[in-house]
Amino acid sequence: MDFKTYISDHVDYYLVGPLVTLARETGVNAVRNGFVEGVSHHLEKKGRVAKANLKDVSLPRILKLFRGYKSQLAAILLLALLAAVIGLIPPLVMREIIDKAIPQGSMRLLTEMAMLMIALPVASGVLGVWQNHLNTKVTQGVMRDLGQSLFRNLQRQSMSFFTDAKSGEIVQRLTGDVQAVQNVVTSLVVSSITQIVIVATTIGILFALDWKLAILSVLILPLFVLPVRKVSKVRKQLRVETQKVRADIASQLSESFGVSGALLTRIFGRERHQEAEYRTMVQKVMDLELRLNLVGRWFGMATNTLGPLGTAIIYMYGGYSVITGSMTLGGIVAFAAYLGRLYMPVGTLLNLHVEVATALGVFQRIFEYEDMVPGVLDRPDARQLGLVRGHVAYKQVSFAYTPGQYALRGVTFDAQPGEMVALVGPSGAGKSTLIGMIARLYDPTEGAVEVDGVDVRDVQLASLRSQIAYVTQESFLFHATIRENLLFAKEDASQEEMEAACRQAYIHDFIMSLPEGYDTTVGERGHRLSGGERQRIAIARAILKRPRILILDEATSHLDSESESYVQAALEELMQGRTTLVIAHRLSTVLAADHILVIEAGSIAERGRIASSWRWEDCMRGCIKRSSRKQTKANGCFGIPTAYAR
Ligand SMILES: Nc1ncnc2c1ncn2[C@@H]1O[C@H](COP(=O)(O)OP(=O)(O)OP(=O)(O)O)[C@@H](O)[C@H]1O
Repeated sequence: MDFKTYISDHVDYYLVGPLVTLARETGVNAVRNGFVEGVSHHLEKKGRVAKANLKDVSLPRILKLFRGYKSQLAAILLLALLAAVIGLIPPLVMREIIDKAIPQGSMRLLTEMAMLMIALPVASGVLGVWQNHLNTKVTQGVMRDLGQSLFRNLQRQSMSFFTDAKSGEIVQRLTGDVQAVQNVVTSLVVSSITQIVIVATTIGILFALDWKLAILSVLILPLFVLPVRKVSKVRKQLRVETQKVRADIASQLSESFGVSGALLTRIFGRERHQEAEYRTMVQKVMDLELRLNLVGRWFGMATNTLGPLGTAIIYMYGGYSVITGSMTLGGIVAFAAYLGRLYMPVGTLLNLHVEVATALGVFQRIFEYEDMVPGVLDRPDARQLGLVRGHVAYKQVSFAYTPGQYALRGVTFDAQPGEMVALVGPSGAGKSTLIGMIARLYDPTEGAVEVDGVDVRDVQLASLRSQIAYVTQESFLFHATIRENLLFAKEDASQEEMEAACRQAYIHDFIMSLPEGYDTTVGERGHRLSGGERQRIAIARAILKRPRILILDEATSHLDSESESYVQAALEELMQGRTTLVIAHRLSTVLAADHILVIEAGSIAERGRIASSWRWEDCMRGCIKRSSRKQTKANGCFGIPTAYAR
């Protein structure tokens, strides 16, 4: 699997696009060793973004990326020094030939100098290869570290970040942006070290040859610097804009060509519209890149013309010195040859400065992700949660996505180990928010959620989540084989364990009927399977995890009755002996629950259980009707809002 595919698989599916269908089929695995079996579509609404603590993108911060590569950098410096010293010799050789070998008619000296002229490039070539290898090693290492650090920080973000992030944007930052700074990183190492060494050694030798001429040749250098600031600023702005449009393109592509997006586009006949949108964006990138390039070229041209100016001045003054006899002909030729070694690297260094400034915008985008503060974190003193019995308690839990706007208010309930709690209530009441808290998708704003009497914020996330499974309405599967999808829950599961889980989920026989069995690839988001098959594989995956606590969001989608009964049977197997919090959409689930919580506007409006003596028809007649609340309460039952009888 290549890097981009890996990132897409691990990041893209967290993201929630604006298309509802796409969003509903989006799944999540927040932490690799974690618990999440997919993401509930309820969480796919506008969320908070973990606040980025955006620091200034300064050169020192970029240079910090090279911290772990000191020995390689020292070796590069040494090689650059050697190469620079070797590079200083040819003009001296020329001077020897012009001033000594030719006038003295010494063939021996001439041959020696000619041999030296051949040997020197060979030596610097060998050093160059070595230096290049080290450069690549450092550059690739820095890019790897940067990518890893971004990936790690993304994995630590709470769900709010992913519900708010734009599809494709994360992928673009991890791949496109990181790629975009690669050249700068390379030139920072290669060019800056090499060019600085060349400039320093050349200035040294110029002063040694003739200090007056040397002063004259460096006087022109400030002229090079003048346009740099302006050019850097313009290029930085253009670069930021380009990367933004690129991110938009990445988003549009991942949405349009995801299975759900492609389906929606076809159903609504929006192909041409999508194409036009894409065309506009790629055209914009093209225009921006052209402008970026043009500004760079003009700057390059300006610096290139300054070199000949310096050389002309030196020939004028130097020529005069030769005429007056204060300098030899070989001396002036050597001096002029050194000028090339001075002006060219200065130009390159300034170009590099412009490149770095241009890339600062991209670094800014990268560092923004690196600096994001995770919403849900392990406390420094968080302890390992041992195997739990599964006692779940919500104590006066309130939660606000945005300050002051409570999605949950004072929720208190208890589920003993092995009990099933069914949540019912109108859309937007807060059911998903509530069930997500047990696995710390969100932490309460007030109150506490406890497992076996321990506040979930006091234990290590991984140890908590490893004991919880979450089966969502729309089950997410990776574009991988069934086996790989199953092993996502338990990396070291044996074939027997896997098959046992699939048998319990009533899916083993189906898998075996496929030509490639467990090695069948399930397609993008599992779309090559039917809805019911996908759900049963997701259930098998949850069974394989052997969770103590189960979070379940019953599917509302209508499977055919046979498929439905399989899924139902699989779920019953999964719930056996596990504490289960279920957002119930089926009356049979409500009937089977140990506790029923009716959630309305973020609070528990009613709670109770259906009396075992009641039959379904009684419920239809009695409990379901809001008007009969009093009567049903008198019977130890309560009214379920009419909406949930459907
Ligand atoms: N990420 C979020 N950012 C801000 N508000 C949110 C976010 N997710 C949900 N909400 C809001 O919080 C409230 C509770 O939402 P929640 O998804 O928990 O309800 P629900 O009962 O599960 O609804 P449904 O049955 O329709 O899925 C709603 O008003 C919703 O708009």
